[in-house]
Amino acid sequence: MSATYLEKLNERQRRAVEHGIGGDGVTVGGPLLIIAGAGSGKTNTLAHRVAHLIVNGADPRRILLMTFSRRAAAEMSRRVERICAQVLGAGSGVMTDALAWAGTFHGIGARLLRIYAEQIGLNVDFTIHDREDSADLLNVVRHELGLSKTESRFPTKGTCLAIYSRAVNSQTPLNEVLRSWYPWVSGWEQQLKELFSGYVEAKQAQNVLDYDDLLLYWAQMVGDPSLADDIGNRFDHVLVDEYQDTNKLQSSVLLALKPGGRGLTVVGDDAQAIYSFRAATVRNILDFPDAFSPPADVITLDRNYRSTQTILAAANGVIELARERFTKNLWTDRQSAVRPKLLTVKDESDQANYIVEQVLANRESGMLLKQQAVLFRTSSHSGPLEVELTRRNIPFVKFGGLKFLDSAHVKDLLAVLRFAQNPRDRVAGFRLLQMLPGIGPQTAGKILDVIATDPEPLMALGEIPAPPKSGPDWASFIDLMLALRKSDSGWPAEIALARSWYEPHLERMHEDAETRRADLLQLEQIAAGYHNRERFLTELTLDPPDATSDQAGVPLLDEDYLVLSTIHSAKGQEWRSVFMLNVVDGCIPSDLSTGTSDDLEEERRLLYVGMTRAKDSLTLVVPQRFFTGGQHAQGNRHVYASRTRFIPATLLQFFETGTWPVAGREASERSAQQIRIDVAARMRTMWK
Ligand SMILES: Nc1ncnc2c1ncn2[C@@H]1O[C@H](COP(=O)(O)OP(=O)(O)OP(=O)(O)O)[C@@H](O)[C@H]1O
Repeated sequence: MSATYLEKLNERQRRAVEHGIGGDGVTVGGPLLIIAGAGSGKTNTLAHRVAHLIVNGADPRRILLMTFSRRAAAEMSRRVERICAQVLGAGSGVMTDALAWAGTFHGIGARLLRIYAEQIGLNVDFTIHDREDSADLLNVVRHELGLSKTESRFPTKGTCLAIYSRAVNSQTPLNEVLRSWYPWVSGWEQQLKELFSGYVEAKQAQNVLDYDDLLLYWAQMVGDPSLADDIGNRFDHVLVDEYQDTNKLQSSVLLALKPGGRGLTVVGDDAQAIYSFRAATVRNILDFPDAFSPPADVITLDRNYRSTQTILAAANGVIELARERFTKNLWTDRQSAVRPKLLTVKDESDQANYIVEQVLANRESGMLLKQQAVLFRTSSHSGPLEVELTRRNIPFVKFGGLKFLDSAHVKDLLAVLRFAQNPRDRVAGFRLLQMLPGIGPQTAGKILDVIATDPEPLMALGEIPAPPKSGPDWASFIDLMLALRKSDSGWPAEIALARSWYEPHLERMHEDAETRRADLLQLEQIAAGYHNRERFLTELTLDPPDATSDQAGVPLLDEDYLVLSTIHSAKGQEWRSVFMLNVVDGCIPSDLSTGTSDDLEEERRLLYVGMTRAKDSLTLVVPQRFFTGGQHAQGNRHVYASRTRFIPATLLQFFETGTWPVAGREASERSAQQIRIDVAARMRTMWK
């Protein structure tokens, strides 16, 4: 007999929820792998499992729940709370609040590293570099080693960081990484080694960790059996979501925490693995059962509750052509007579017009904008659509484009706080000092050198005479730093303090200071949700919010808006109606993927992930030609495209195909002629 709150689950979901939990309360069961196809209720099942553990007496403080994003962790906690409230009533809040170990792998890693800092010889005040900071620091080291002046071109800082990151996350020797992924760089192996070892030393001297370090240090830490035991014993239950997108370091951490697999549950879908560019490996999920003896139990969820049968048939068709996979075909009882659309349009501008027209028509018939989404492979693909939406006054929010934290002013304000937190962080210090008038890179570098060796760097900073030309700004800067060091005003008052110091500089440096100020206020609001400065900086660096106010901005929550999202950022979400842009070769698969068969398989899965986000209606749009990137606004370089290779003719039966606008013969002839004799374009290029 199952508890009533489990009655809504299907038989397999319920088995997954109850695994290891007997009638007489909670026991710690053996390892469990839940293979959960798209829309099969993975989030629902995992939330029920956590709630069921708690209801049956598991200690929520001893449950570790790791998700792919912070948003997913928050969503999961909310669901657990709701279920527990149903069962336990008013008293459940105390229990679910105690579910303190829910977060991303990187976030949890950062917390554990602070707890165990002393034991592994790490300074507890470390700050975390995001990708851009890491690339900047790599660049400094690259200069210092003279590698930027080499005769033939040394790889850029971005490439260097990507190589470093891949080697670390996949636990693969450098020469192999170069051979398989960056063959054109293999001549630089020795220099890259030097660079990476300089980079590691610089990070240590400055007391900073980068993203990869959070996993790497954690893996090293649990490489010590007694520490591994100690950390593993903090948790009775470890649950991991989206296991298909974890990398080798993550799986090694997990296996070290729970070597026998007791209390370990992982959930994932190999057909949705889309993060190999971050060194995630689908092998983690494929190999999970046999990592234990006896092997882990496997429960497969293949009933889809999201999409109509016709949408599912098309998605199944696409993924059936994949090479290797665990997941069976999904099934549903949601019948529908309408097949997904595969629609050909002339170009990107028609694509935008079509989507606007459809989105508005859907809204007319009662579907909110929020229930509709437009998905694309790459952030830049939505450009023409964004223009059209703005022109027609249709509110939208874009996910997966420019991150909030990438904008200069937000980085500036964070640099103030980061430097106060860890004055050895040269990237933050360098940025901050140069905000002061009269201080350039050289002076900034010298100041940082002077304070670097002092045990109290901020006190040492206060003793430095004001640099010439910095005027009264220097004194107020020092006041701010000393105030932040003392932390008297508490959190989040400190960020307000930093902002009021920064505002005059913002106005001096930027013409559009007012718009930027709105972002800073938003940042301050976000800051109020964190206990202290350190948690705020850590969490924000690890999982930054999207969008800034000079982009689309996140409208007020009660406003209705259309969602624009990269497929990667659409992971785990669902909408009633989904449109996909540029379903053509070159976009998906992206012409940036290296063309190896692994890469192509991943692009195929991306299309599948996008298609399976749709509940009731799905439209794939195929523009016949589109403009290529990297040219000025009036440029006319374009390419002719063909439908993605992932939908070969054999799959057309699953779609309703058509063109838009439904043009008369005359009109289409005229437009064909326009394409052939593009006089205007010739005129424009005459003077180049
Ligand atoms: N037992 C069930 N009965 C009815 N509806 C369900 C059941 N389980 C899940 N659902 C519904 O199915 C949809 C998909 O669930 P969920 O978001 O948990 O899927 P998912 O497996 O995480 O999907 P994906 O991996 O594709 O992101 C949701 O709308 C959810 O409410």
